[in-house]
Amino acid sequence: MSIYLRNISKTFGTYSALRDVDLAIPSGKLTALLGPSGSGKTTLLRIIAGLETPDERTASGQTPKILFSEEDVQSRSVGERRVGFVFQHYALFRHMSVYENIAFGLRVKPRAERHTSTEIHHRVTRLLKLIQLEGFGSRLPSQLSGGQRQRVALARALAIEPKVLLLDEPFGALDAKVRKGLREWLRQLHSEIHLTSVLVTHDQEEALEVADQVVVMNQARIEQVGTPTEVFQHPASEFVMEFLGNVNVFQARLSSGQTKLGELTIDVPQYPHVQPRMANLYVRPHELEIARISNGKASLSAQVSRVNAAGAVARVGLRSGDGHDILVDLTPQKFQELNLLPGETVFVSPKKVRVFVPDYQI
Ligand SMILES: Nc1ncnc2c1ncn2[C@@H]1O[C@H](COP(=O)(O)OP(=O)(O)OP(=O)(O)O)[C@@H](O)[C@H]1O
Repeated sequence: MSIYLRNISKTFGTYSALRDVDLAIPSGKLTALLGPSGSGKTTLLRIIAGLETPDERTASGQTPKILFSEEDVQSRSVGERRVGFVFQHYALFRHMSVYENIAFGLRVKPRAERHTSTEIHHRVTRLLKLIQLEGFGSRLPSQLSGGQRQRVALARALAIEPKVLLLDEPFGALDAKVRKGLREWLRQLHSEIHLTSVLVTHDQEEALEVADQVVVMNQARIEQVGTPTEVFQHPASEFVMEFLGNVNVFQARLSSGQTKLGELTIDVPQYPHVQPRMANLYVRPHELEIARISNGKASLSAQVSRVNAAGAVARVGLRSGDGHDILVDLTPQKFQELNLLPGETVFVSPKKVRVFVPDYQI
């Protein structure tokens, strides 16, 4: 089931939590709402669920629309919208077994819709298998790890066969390793069940890894919507560029569609103005190459300030002649090959540069 949102604003007192948001959430896909704290992600999720109502009009007087498939659900209650929820601190019923927690939503359905106990049993058994906790049905939540508890919370949300699954920082309270494991598990689970899902997260790695579509939010608005590759490779704004991972920023003059990074001339035909303007040049750490000797490529010379080869990529900190700190990520092989030592002078050349002129108006 697809979700379509149009003209969504939300004001709390005088504070704008959402401003003129339009968004299409494709059917059967996992969409991540990604943004810093306070950008409006949870408010948008709660509006989709029906836990919050949007302002009756946006600042420009437009009325909001919320469609599930083609159906206007604005007058529908949370229950009628058939959404499944998983929150960061999803309180499972502590006195109920895992099995009973999952069965709960089915047992409290109105009599006319209620399943027989055999059907409930089959469904709970199937869900226990899906969350890879077969054999854990009789345990109490206190006898599970945090990650297992969140899987039970997910099974509980799925038990009522929701039309859409809403996940609000579901792994936020877990440690990094468990979080990573659950992320992969969620991705796999989603490819099995293809349920329209919306995941709120402030962790860009999580969003880029699990989502089919990423919605980058900032200050009550949507900055960009795209696949993980699109938003990472073609950021629409400086905010998106900076929010999605480490980045080096250089300032340079730009005019007539050209700017310079060190000796390197960069063509930026999207900025054809003749009057010089200051531009921000962004280069991700893995998009910089280091050479020991100037190899003919246009490059910047810089001094190695620190090296750290402890992770999957080797991080090299450099300082350019004009005192600019530069971060470079190298493959372990390349790092070994170069054998860099702090204090040495090297030559850095970018493989890709993204250029933005702040407040540029055509
Ligand atoms: N019920 C409320 N009353 C007043 N202000 C609210 C209410 N709910 C949210 N806000 C404000 O709206 C803004 C957006 O909040 P929201 O929870 O949507 O952000 P978020 O992007 O989900 O942030 P986080 O990652 O910290 O949860 C915040 O500044 C928040 O303080």
